[in-house]
Amino acid sequence: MSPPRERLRIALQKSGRLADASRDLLARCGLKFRESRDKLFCFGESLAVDLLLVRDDDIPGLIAEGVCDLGIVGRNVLREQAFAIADGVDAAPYRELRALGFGRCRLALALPQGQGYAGPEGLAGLRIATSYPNLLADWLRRQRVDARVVVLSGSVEIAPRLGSADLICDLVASGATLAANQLREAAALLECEAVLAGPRALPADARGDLTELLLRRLDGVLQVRDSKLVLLHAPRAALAEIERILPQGQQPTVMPIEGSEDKVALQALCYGSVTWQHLEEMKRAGASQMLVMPVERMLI
Ligand SMILES: Nc1ncnc2c1ncn2[C@@H]1O[C@H](COP(=O)(O)OP(=O)(O)OP(=O)(O)O)[C@@H](O)[C@H]1O
Ligand SMILES: O=P(O)(O)OC[C@H]1O[C@H](OP(=O)(O)OP(=O)(O)O)[C@H](O)[C@@H]1O
Ligand SMILES: [Mg+2]
Repeated sequence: MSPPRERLRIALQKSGRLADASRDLLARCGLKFRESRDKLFCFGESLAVDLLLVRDDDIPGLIAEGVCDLGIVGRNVLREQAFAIADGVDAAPYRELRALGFGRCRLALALPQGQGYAGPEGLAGLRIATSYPNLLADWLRRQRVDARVVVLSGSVEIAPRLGSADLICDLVASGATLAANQLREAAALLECEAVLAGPRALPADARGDLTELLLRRLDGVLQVRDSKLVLLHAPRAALAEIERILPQGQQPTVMPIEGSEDKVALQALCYGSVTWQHLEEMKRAGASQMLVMPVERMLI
């Protein structure tokens, strides 16, 4: 175990698919860092929260060892490593604290195009190439299927063509890599995205308080990330129709406009996008001075 610390330490991917979005998310939570010259350790200037920039594969272990308190990593990596560190995800010394909504992909079985898939039972005796041997073995165990797991650290999609495996189990997002290798998806084993991982129990010291503060800010950012704030003026009589047109969201706030008997101002937080079509429909219903604004954070 690492020596006691007062400052919270978060492990992030140094470079790769999650790196920029992870930094961006922490910036939105108000965290500012002084970049060190080697850029592997970043000192937190706004709060007592520092960053460690590492390979994503190392993040679960760093949390398990207590070297870092939190980490942002793909669910696939977090769960795969849980089998190396402990006896699977339920026994791991860490847990998923929040799903972060970026780095979405899935761990899936794929087989050569033209080959049929008759369900898990049909996999018995076949060779499956993967970089996720623990997750695959766990899935096969739960399906009660005896297949051979061939471990590859990358370029898994090439294995069937080389004859070293019959099918593969790898990450799929758009499906372009599968298509380029004449493979087709057969079954999804795990839906993945970046997650904030942390210890099962928060430390009973300043780091625990900082984690709670960060989680509250994170919730405030995640909750409204895809939301829009709509402001408009409308005749009171048109309000019901306008509220029907507005995309789903929170109950709008209606305010009087000084000097106007009939017209009111409406403020509405809408989840998801507010399109031109929405605006045009509301205009036809009587709305004017419509503004659609991005929402940065929310504290209720
Ligand atoms: N095609 C994809 N689209 C979206 N997300 C993906 C895709 N492929 C992987 N991911 C997610 O992003 C995570 C990081 O992917 P990346 O390719 O950067 O990892 P890596 O090459 O292992 O990086 P590192 O150098 O840190 O070890 C994956 O573990 C997965 O959760
Ligand atoms: O379904 P797609 O959108 O094609 O994405 C899937 C591919 O993305 C990842 O590889 P990456 O591009 O990161 O290459 P790497 O595994 O060699 O690092 C993953 O390992 C797949 O090969
Ligand atoms: Mg990696």
